[in-house]
Amino acid sequence: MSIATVDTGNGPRAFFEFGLEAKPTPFDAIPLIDFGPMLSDDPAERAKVGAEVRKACTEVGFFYALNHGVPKKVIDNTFAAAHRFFALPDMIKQTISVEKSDNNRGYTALLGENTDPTAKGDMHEAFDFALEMDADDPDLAKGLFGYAPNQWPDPNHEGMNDFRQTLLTYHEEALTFGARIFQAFALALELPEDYFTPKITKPLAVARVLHYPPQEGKIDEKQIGIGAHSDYECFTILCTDEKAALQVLNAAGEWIEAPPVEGAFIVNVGDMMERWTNDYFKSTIHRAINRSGKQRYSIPLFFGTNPDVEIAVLESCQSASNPPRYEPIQAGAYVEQRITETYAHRQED
Ligand SMILES: O=C(O)CCC(=O)C(=O)O
Ligand SMILES: [Fe+2]
Repeated sequence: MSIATVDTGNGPRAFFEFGLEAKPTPFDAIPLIDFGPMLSDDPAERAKVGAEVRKACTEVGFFYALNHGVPKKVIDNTFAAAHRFFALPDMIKQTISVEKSDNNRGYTALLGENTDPTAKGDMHEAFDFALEMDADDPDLAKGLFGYAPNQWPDPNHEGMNDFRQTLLTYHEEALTFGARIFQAFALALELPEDYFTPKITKPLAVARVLHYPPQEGKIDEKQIGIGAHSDYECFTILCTDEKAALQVLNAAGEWIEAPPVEGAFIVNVGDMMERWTNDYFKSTIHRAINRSGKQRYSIPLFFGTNPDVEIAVLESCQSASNPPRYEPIQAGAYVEQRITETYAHRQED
């Protein structure tokens, strides 16, 4: 056993290096939160969700979310579209490579990304997209990181005619749930319930469909599905298929399994929210290894604020004895800095 560290945007974090094994932990290690009551007219019902979210975000940094409101049909369609996209020949996928995008939109090939900078590349391929913006959208001209055109596969390729619409429908539905998470965060942080609403009118919201080929036999620990990392934005809404692969680093420095739960999304706090809350909310390190023997697909959506929002430690998270630990920074600039650390092609320019 040795002690290793992973760098997050807010500093290094240590863990015990035991190889790729993780503890099969009882489910309650990652709490399950029912978001149904967020739709209640009764403020007390909503406050209960806020309290559960506070406990989960301050103690674990991860929770399962039930009754998120995204229809199963929308999710199924999105996975089906992802299967078709990744089945296209590499040459076709490469025509929309992320390397052609200043904002990381489009296709990333296997090993094209290295989420853990001490590793040798991630065993996944990905397609990234975010809010669809028309070419004449005035916000595009502002040049803010996060506002960019998407790159879509040619609809004439086999199975691609409804790809764009299917993914955008998922995005819209998941964003609606994301706004509800921000509302629960406001309750959890004793802020006015609509505190975040004006800050997320046109948010950073990259979604990606991921394909992890199975890894069998002796696995190189430095080349797994996605290397140990924390996410960059305020929170991530992760929808996975039924194959287990995700592992989460607990406060004791041990990896624990986070298997899929039927009907639930997995939500985790990102570095920007950790920073905003002066480390009150925890952005927890995680990684994924697909040892299911089958192809695995997942869909994370990284939800931030509008790119021009200033992330300065929230009033409710500081005091004379707990002064701000971080300088204010614009949300878009923060994410840009983190993404550049992850993609080799971005470092060359
Ligand atoms: O696919 C997964 O289970 C995790 C994905 C993830 O952590 C990420 O994309 O940041
Ligand atoms: Fe992640």
